[in-house]
Amino acid sequence: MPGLTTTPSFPINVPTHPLVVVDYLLVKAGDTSEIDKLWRAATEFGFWYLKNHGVDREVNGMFDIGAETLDLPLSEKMKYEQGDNGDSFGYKARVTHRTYPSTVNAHMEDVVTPFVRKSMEVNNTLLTVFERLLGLPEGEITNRHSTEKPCGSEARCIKTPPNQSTAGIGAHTDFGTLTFLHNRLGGLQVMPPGVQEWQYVKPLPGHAICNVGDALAIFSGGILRSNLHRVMPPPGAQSRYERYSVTFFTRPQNSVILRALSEHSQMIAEAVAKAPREEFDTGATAAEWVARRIRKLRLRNRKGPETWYASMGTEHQGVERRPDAIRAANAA
Ligand SMILES: O=C(O)CCC(=O)C(=O)O
Ligand SMILES: [Fe+2]
Repeated sequence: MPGLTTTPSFPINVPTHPLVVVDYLLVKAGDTSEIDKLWRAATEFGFWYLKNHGVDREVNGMFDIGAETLDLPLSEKMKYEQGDNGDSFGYKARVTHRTYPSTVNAHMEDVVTPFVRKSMEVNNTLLTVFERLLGLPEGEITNRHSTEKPCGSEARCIKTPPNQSTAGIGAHTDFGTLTFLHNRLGGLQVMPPGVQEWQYVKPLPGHAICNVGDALAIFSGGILRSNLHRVMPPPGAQSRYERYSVTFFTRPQNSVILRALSEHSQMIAEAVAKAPREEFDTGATAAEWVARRIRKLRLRNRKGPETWYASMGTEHQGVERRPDAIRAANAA
């Protein structure tokens, strides 16, 4: 099994960014100071640890399935290759259908489906809190993510090989709504506000790492922040091991228009009034917008010299003007 028992622990002499720890059970119970902590984390930085989320068994199972699946022969994995058309599902599926390797199907009922269900529940609980604090009518965000219509939400396992010297995933913001991430080895880095350097986020057992994605930043008129992050080789002796991460991305229904929900919240309308007009109106549905970005991510579609933000879709939120993006470019 990749991770905890056989690999060295995160080195003590490597600087890390101490994310705020939010207790999911307290948030769910309506504890005001915990909700306040979540709100501050989501509006100031966009990243936080989440403990007591109750998905540990399924997360462990997903690490096992991920390792088993990504160890399949390439010829087997290529049957599920995601293609260059902007689809995200599959082994990075020709079309957005859902077929899976036998290693995944074998645990669909006992691991994958419960992992997806529970992850959706956790993220929806957090989204309900954000709706209220953003002054939105109940359901205004969560309804845009209900499973009644096709959406872009996705469970994913990523593997990066040992002994690398370059980034596993370059600097980016997540394009979905909320990300529920599980790490065992270090490698994830964030650039906190006011700091001119990348800092590791240390994986803590039982703690998920959550972050706001661009769709939520857009719905909220920028009140909730999607922050840049990247994946580098794990620090110290951990670098000699394969690194796996397991993630659930909550993303909007495909037909949802991606723009600030100003007409439903005074607070959002005021935030949008202060920003250049185009920043929070993509003029696209979530599916169109995501496909645009994934197409840019695919190497085969990249032309000419790359800048660090090429994969982000430069149309997004005037990214080249974002202070965090400028800092990341300078520190790359
Ligand atoms: O592997 C990780 O820790 C983070 C992965 C990530 O940022 C992503 O898949 O968007
Ligand atoms: Fe990410």
